[in-house]
Amino acid sequence: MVAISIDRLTKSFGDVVAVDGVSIEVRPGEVLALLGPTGCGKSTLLRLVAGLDQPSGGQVRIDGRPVDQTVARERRVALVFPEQGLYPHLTVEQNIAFPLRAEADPTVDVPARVAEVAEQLGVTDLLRRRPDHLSGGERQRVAIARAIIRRPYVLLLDEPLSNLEAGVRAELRTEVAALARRLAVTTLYVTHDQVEAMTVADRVAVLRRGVLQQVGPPAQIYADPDTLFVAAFVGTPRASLVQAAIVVEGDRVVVDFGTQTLEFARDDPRFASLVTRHTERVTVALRPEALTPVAADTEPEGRPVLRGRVRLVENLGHEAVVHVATGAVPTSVAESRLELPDVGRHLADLLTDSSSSAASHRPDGLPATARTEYGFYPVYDPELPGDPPPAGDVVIRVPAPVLPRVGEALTLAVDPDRLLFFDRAGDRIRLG
Ligand SMILES: Nc1ncnc2c1ncn2[C@@H]1O[C@H](COP(=O)(O)OP(=O)(O)OP(=O)(O)O)[C@@H](O)[C@H]1O
Repeated sequence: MVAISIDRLTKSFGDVVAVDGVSIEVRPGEVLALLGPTGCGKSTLLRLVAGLDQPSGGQVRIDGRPVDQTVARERRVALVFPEQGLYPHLTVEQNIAFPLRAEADPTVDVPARVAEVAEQLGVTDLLRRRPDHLSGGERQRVAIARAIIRRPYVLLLDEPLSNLEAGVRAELRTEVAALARRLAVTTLYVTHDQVEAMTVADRVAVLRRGVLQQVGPPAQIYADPDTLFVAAFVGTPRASLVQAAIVVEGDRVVVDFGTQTLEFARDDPRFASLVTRHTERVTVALRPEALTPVAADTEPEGRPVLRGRVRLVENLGHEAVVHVATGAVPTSVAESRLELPDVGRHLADLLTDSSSSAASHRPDGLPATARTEYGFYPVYDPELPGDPPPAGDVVIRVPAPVLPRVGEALTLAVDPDRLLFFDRAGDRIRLG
């Protein structure tokens, strides 16, 4: 069963392709988050489903029926924006009732329905107030109540919590998710906030420049990203992205970071997909849980190590986020650059620089990226705009109370099964 079928949907505005051949199927009652940076086409996609815009190509089907010829009002969808146009001169009760009154269906008991949705949204005590006497969170509850009063088949939420202060947002996002499930209403939830997407949704669809990158349950999007963009965009703290070359030598596969290497047995079936990539340039995404501090002189069984020095300790109370300079060179996407819609360069160029002489471009002040015996000079391209990336930091989490100090040497055991490799186009190289 499919509630919303989005089939090769495209929308162009002049030269801008806001939505580029996106196909997604949303199941009945499912909450699907559309996640991506600003300008990636989330709102446009939502507007196409709502019928507020016409697609340049492709089709939307709601409950099995194509809706190309169906105007927004008749699509049984309700749309909630962050800037809620609640009518200031009407009470909460009148605002919530408004869509029903406008419909004037004599079979509907309007007061009973208002009481029901007010109860569901926890705004029963506010019914006599006017919108300017409500907090931002209360206004948003009223807006959602108004949206669901017509019992829509599909609920479309466009950054519904973006104007709210962090505490209220956290509270409301769990409520909204619980409500959508209780009502069993199929919901598309647009957000640029990955934490919001991961906590609210049954599945998350990640968009980049109008192109769908991946759709899957939050845990899968996090642990098994299809693209470097997804790996970089999802996760707090973000994954550390570092350049490496793959070298196959004798009975070993070497992941060469320039100053350090990780080595694996060539005949280990997990690394078969690396064996075929001798001399290839890759990006390795290291999530904090792939790295565990160990005593300096240990060689943990089956786990190679990276060594580094603590550069920064962000103490969060229960744990610290620790930045460790390893001398590796970050993939030259500051992640923020990946998020911009109009970088104007192919992702592959942003990820690694292919010219072997480019090491001479290395500006002063960046880590010495000593040549290893495998001859890999990681490259930082100073021509790219933006701040230089932090010097080869990898980020780990350390539980309180014993925290490392800035300048301290750390040895990090690497969990091979949690390493994420990406080719020059930003596509995942899956290990066996
Ligand atoms: N009516 C329009 N005319 C021209 N270009 C548009 C129009 N609407 C959107 N765009 C462009 O389409 C692209 C996608 O915009 P969209 O609003 O869908 O992105 P978004 O992911 O929702 O971003 P945000 O989170 O900032 O709202 C952007 O480059 C935007 O400038």
